[in-house]
Amino acid sequence: GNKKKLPPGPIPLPLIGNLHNIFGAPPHKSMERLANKYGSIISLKLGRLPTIVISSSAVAKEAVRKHDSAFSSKTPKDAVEAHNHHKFSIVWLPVDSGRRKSLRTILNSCIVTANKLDANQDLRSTKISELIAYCHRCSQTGDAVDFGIAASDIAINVLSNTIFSADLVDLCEKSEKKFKDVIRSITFQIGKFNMVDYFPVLKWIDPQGINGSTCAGFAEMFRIFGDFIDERLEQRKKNQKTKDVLDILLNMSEENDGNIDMDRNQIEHLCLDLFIAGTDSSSATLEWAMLELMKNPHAMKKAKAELAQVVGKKEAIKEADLVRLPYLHCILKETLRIHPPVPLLSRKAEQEFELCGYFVPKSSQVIINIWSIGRDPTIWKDPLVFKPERFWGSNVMDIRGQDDFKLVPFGVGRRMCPAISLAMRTVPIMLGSLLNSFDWVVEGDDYLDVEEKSGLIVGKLRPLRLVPISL
Ligand code: HEM
Repeated sequence: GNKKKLPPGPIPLPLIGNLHNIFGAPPHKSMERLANKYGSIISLKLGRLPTIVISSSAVAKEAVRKHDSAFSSKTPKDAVEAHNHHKFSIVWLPVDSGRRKSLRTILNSCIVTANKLDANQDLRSTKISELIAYCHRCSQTGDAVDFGIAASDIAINVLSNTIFSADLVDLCEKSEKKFKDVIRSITFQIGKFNMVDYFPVLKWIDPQGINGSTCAGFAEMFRIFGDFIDERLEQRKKNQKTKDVLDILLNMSEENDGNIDMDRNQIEHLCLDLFIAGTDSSSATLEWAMLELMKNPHAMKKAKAELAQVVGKKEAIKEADLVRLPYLHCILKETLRIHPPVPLLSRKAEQEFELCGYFVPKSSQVIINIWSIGRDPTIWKDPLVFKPERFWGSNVMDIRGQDDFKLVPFGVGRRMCPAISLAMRTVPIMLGSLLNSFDWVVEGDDYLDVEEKSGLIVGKLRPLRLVPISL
């Protein structure tokens, strides 16, 4: 056959290529529509950027099994080149970079191991109790809990306690903006459609202007992290030890026996990545799960019954309880199947390769549409129905894609989310705690819609507002 045959796809227009084919709807939906027409591997031209879109678990499996290293790098976005972030970032460094490999090893072996997470779980459980206390106050006044705000605030504080043993969400020392607003604007800048990523010539015309807005946000975050580092170094001189991630990283920088310089700069860039990757993804999942439970009262009832039986009504849930809450776990899987907060995995082919008989050119963007894999009717019966039971009993399906890449909300291959174990503790604990202490009702004549917000992380467009009723 013809080795250089590109996958099928709509005909590109001059200059804009196929950008017009993906505008008008969220990109994961547009791409699913195109896949329905052209197949589970298609080619597009987005501005100047040749793009291959994979939309089935079978093609994704072949790509990862045979060519993972060939397409596990990323095309840096202009926004993340601010402060040279792409040169220190686990998310953006190329897959063969030694620095990236060390950062992955550090996360896997020192930060998200069961031991470390057990050791610092108290830092998180205090935050959960505060969330519950807040909901009790709302229950007394009859006010709704706004999940758009509450979920993201708690996600930030849970993570900032895991990393710094401190609440960062409302921090605004020496600045007008709160920490949460800074993260929000950075995430927005990185996630939004940016012409320069598709027409690199623009960068040449205006080299300064484009990533200016992320620059300011990054600087603000680095200043905050830097202050924590200074303060911690002082405490360490007095021999005060903590159990958080910052201490682990500072130990590394003192021992200096790794093959990476865990210096101040590297710590700051790593923390930035953890906050960008770890807050909205967790809060969006919590909000989607709550929404689906409100729409599916039988699942809500079953989840509450399981909690009442295993931990006892109104009792606080400990992370160790999670293994005994299989239905809660099924709810998380089902939520991540229908509403993956990261619907598109976007990679870059470092070399050309052949996939399912088609040619994938060097430097093209390779996208795996995990949103459409989760809704693929050839894999899932009634794909649009929320049915946690599909994962019950012998049907347990691995959330890391081990089952033929059918369920891949945390990504695939070498760039798979390194914090699955942390996310799969914090999100179910938050959700379970909210269910175990309250009944929830929709506020007023509000309704439960599934409209999505577009951006780096796909959460609910209109915040879910629910009134808690203390049990
Ligand atoms: C429910 C919550 C979460 C979901 C659904 C999720 C999903 C993902 C996905 C799909 C990727 C792969 C992106 C790609 O291949 O292009 C990823 C990467 C990543 N995630 Fe998560 N994530 C979650 C929570 C977290 C948390 C809590 C953290 C950190 C504290 C985190 C840190 C990261 C990092 C650092 C990467 C980049 C890995 C690399 O490029 O090697 N994530 N995540």
